Amino acid sequence: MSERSAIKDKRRWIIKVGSALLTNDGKGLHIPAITELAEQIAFLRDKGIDVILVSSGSVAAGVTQLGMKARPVKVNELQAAAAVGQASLVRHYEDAFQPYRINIAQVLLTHSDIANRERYLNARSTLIKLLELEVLTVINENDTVATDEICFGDNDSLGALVANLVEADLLVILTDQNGLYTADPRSNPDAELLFEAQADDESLMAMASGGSKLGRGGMLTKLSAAQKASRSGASTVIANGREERVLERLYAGELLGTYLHASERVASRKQWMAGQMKISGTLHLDAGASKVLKEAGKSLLPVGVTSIDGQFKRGELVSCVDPEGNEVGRGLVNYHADEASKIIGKPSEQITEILAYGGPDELIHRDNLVVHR
Ligand SMILES: Nc1ncnc2c1ncn2[C@@H]1O[C@H](COP(=O)(O)OP(=O)(O)O)[C@@H](O)[C@H]1O
Ligand SMILES: N[C@@H](CCC(=O)OP(=O)(O)O)C(=O)O
Repeated sequence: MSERSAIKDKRRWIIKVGSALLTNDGKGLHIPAITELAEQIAFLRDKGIDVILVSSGSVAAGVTQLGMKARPVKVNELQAAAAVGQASLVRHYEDAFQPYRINIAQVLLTHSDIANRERYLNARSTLIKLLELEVLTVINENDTVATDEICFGDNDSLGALVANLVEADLLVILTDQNGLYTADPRSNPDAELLFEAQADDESLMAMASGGSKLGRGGMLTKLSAAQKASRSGASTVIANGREERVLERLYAGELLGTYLHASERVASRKQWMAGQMKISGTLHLDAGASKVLKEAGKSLLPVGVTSIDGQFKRGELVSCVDPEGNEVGRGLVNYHADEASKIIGKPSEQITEILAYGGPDELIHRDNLVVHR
């Protein structure tokens, strides 16, 4: 099927694995699931695919390690279990990836980290650098400081946020069901598996309900994650992580799981980003910088900026105007206004000396810049 064969061309995958898959019926982490995941991710990386893993399982691991009889109800007990379990979760990932000589990074994020523009840029630039360094990043919610996911059992939306953040092409949500059924297959044995749909098809929501005892988001959170991922152009596959070699077979175009297409009408991440935020300042460009931005799609270097207006912070959206005052584009600025005012007109090699720290060469990186054509 053509849509499935197109999966091969998706170069950046976010793979989200849920508690339901990573635990052995509540008896701690299911190590073979982690080992198999490592083998399949190593396969995808060999094919040149960038992979970031969003993994749940910390609470489930911690509950067993602490000898608790069941998943606690009190939020601070859940948080404590997550803190204990996260350490062993990552240790198991390290062990599982060691035979492939793949280094692991642990990144704990919250939704508000990504809503804050400065943290958004910091998180994005760290994750992109980790990809460049060929490290496998394992992300989980930072359950100590945020309780959204832990209470609701929803790391699915974290997967979608990461897909937006690094402009992934595909979000793969691995769970304990074969995909989205017309009704919850646990209580409806006649429910049928849906092979594909549009991510923004609201009628799907009526089919989905909450999930298991260990994770708890169920299909509802997976569908809303697919909608969020679709906003920055990523399609989503919901598939059964217990299916043998599921990732390799998805890569080969096999008809597995539910494929939720990103809507074509949806803006790319850049347009989405530019449309989302208010403008916090203006950078006045010289003629040369205006030209390379428009014609060569380059990043904006400080040397091409003659003056700035506004008290913007790092990560905020600023407007770039040419010497005639016409807007050339908009982008997320890498420096606070105070710092920017010191480095404009200067070659990037001087930034470290002027600011006494080594920031990016660009005032706005081209990945974070939307130019009007
Ligand atoms: N329409 C549906 N199709 C498939 N599964 C569904 C549906 N509605 C609810 N579910 C439930 O969602 C569960 C998976 O969600 P969850 O337990 O949160 O998993 P995870 O920990 O992988 O995020 C399934 O085990 C199933 O009981
Ligand atoms: N962050 C916590 C809770 C997240 C959670 O349960 O999500 P999920 O199982 O993916 O629906 C954990 O790792 O256990």
